[in-house]
Amino acid sequence: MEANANHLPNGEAAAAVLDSPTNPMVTPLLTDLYQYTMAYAYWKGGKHNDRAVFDLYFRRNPFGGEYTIFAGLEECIKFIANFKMNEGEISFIRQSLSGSCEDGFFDYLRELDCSEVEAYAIPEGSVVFPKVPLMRIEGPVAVVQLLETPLLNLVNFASLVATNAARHRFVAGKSKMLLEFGLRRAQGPDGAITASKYCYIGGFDATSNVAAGRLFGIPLRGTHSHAFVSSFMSPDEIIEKSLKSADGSTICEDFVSLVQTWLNKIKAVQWSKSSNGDTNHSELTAFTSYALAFPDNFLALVDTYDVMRSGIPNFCAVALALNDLGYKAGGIRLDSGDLAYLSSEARKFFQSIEKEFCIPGFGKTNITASNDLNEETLDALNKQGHEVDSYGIGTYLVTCYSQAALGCVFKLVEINGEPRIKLSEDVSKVSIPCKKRSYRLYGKEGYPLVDIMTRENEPIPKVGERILCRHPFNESKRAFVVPQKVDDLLKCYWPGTSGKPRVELPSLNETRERCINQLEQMRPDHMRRLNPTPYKVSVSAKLYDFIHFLWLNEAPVGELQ
Ligand SMILES: Nc1ncnc2c1ncn2[C@@H]1O[C@H](COP(=O)(O)OP(=O)(O)OP(=O)(O)O)[C@@H](O)[C@H]1O
Ligand SMILES: O=P(O)(O)OC[C@H]1O[C@H](OP(=O)(O)OP(=O)(O)O)[C@H](O)[C@@H]1O
Ligand SMILES: O=C(O)c1cccnc1
Ligand SMILES: [Mg+2]
Repeated sequence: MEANANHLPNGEAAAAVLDSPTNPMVTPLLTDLYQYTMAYAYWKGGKHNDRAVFDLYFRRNPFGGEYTIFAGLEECIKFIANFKMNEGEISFIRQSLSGSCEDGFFDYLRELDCSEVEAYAIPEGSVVFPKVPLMRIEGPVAVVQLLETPLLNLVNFASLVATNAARHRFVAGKSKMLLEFGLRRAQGPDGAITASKYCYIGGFDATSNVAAGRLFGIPLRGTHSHAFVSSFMSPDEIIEKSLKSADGSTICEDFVSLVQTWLNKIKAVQWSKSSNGDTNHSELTAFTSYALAFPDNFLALVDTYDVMRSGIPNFCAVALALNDLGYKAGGIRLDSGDLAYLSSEARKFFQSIEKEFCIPGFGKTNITASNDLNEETLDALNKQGHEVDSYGIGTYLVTCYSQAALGCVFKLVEINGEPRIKLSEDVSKVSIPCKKRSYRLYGKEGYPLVDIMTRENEPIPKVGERILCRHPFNESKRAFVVPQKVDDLLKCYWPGTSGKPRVELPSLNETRERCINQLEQMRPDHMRRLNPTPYKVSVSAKLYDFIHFLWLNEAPVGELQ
């Protein structure tokens, strides 16, 4: 049982206490037409209330890795909780289906909700593996079938982008600040909002997306753009030049002159070897203006004209003037060029300023880097050595550039208590039948060793007791495990009328912490980027035998002629 799992008494419909999904487009119509045609055929044949069990799972980890982060559950449960068709939606379905469909079906849709549905899931933010059900949905076959497409839609991209974020975090390292900057490049508004939410779960620290900040309480961060710098032409543009000191005790009447004085001092001691000593004046004006607007969080994008000959000395002049008034500058952003080289040069410059003018801490001024960053560029920067403290990452992160989709599927595993299997020429596509339970078994060193699926009524694996774990399809692959800890993976998030207690949905920050903690618990060889070791996913001996019995039973025997 989860340490902080908060169980709610069931009985009263939980719909009342759960908000709708974030995106108002997530309605019962956000499904494929064939779900409604099947629902009609089930209804027409009197089969719509047959009790079905479906598993939602994926077959391969994304991005060439050996792990995935499960995300999207909260939205799925909110969707289930609020599933109800209105008259407009019913009449649209009536128009969209064949004219021969009987009226009774639309009366049935009018009454339809998920009160008879039960939803079990691995907690959101967990590290998960192929074939193990992320969700198990039970209920009347017609309604559960209608849920297939929206649930897959809500889980697939959420899990993919959360995994992408976790992978970027892994390469960047724990100590770096990771900012999600993808809104402008994301696949439409939902792609952007979804990416902001799940990148945060996957380990990013903040987003530039204001709407996501408001919707989810994700910390907002940002710097400024090149347009801000190039919009300034001359120092005369600054009319209001006065600035109050941080403690409010004094007023500097001409902050612009104070900046210029510092620039002259910097010029005198710092450089002249590779330039004539002149920095760009309009850039200096832009920085000064920004500092007058945000003296306690002065940030400067330093690559509009020339990073080392202009941006950095201009930034330092403004930062030192602010320092005179008791303010600490926020830092710089580099958005082009060789980020390893430029960050190292910038750091040296800051350190020399610290030494020269005795400004403690100035050498540690924050350096943010952006510009088409991805796992590979972060890795390259690490190998070269760099001085970047924060990364702003957009396009590659939120579009999941290196893999477009996760490929979760939703497969029937039991109907009216009868296990079902889906066969395929491709063994990796054969479904694992039966209503199942899944457990994560931990070894002596505290790492997860293997996930095991059992039939619903099998005894729960016990700590210290040897259990045989079998590869679901490969007879020769098996191992005994003596678990030191056992996690029962599927929790009840929507009990329907079963009377089971319901696990409350955690806050976004709790889900993020779960994700970060679980990633830290993994054995390092599963996590490495190059040739990671696959994590073992297995079935019990009983389930193994049953899969193969059912397989033989369902597969027709060919005849050679
Ligand atoms: N030290 C580095 N090692 C590896 N890749 C780097 C390094 N520094 C920057 N990069 C990456 O190299 C690419 C450079 O981008 P690009 O060739 O478009 O030039 P740019 O610096 O953006 O120039 P501009 O924006 O002025 O046209 C970016 O994807 C950036 O993340
Ligand atoms: O590079 P990404 O990872 O997508 O991160 C977001 C980018 O968005 C901004 O660029 P902008 O819209 O100004 O365009 P540009 O950098 O391509 O000129 C910013 O300066 C980053 O470079
Ligand atoms: O705040 C920033 O620096 C930012 C935000 C979005 C995209 N690029 C940069
Ligand atoms: Mg850019």
